[in-house]
Amino acid sequence: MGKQANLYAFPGVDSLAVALRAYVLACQEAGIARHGVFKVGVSGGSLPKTLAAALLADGDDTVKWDRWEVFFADERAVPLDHADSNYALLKAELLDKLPAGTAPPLVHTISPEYLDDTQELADQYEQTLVRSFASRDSVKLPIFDLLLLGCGPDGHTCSLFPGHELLRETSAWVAPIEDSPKPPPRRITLTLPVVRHSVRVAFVATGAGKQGIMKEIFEEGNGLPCALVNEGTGDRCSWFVDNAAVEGVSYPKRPFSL
Ligand SMILES: O=C(O)[C@H](O)[C@@H](O)[C@H](O)[C@H](O)COP(=O)(O)O
Repeated sequence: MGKQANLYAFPGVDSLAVALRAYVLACQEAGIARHGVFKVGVSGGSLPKTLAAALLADGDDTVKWDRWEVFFADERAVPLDHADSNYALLKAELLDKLPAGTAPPLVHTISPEYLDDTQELADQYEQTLVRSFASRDSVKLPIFDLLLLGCGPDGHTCSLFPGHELLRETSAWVAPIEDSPKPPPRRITLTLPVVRHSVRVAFVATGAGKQGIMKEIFEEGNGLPCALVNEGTGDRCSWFVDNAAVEGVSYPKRPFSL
């Protein structure tokens, strides 16, 4: 791999959010130019809140919400109004806060009628992707315009956990997991090949609590899910972090530019 993941470090979440906005809007414009819409996948955790800080701010540039198709990079097998639902989190943090009168994005949630069977839940979500990204016969893997991901303290991303057999999945686009070490245990997740196939991948990781794992991801890799994404995407991958998260991490930090 010639080119490496971009690591952008900011003094705090406010300056991080300004850069993240510029980055997401550039991806939006590229997606719209490519196929008329912006296909973006988002995680749970702290990401929706940071995303809201970035996208709900005033700016001269425009978020074209009605051109967005939003997918979940991972989702918990719970009802859509459950406290653990990533959809409920995104709704509370971002979707419900769009300015009045905004034409909303198209949001692809899981189908709650399949909650009892995580394999079926994953298969149905994969069909949602198939319908949006054209038929599976003609498309080997869906190509997201952007995946916005978090990084867990153990190096997991989406619901792809270190050492888990799911990391070896090669054919499914969406897979179930019944034994997530981070609660709740039952979830679905995009698989590693899909994550690595995205046009761009952006990680957001903040706080001193991430320092140890950032060091391991960027200095050693160790087969951690976040490192596997870095290795598979090269400079299509960008990390938006605060200084606290990367203090002492030996890896070149770049000044942010588009
Ligand atoms: O559903 C989930 O649990 C998330 O999608 C998960 O992958 C998250 O992004 C990371 O755990 C980072 O979480 P923080 O941003 O809260 O550290």
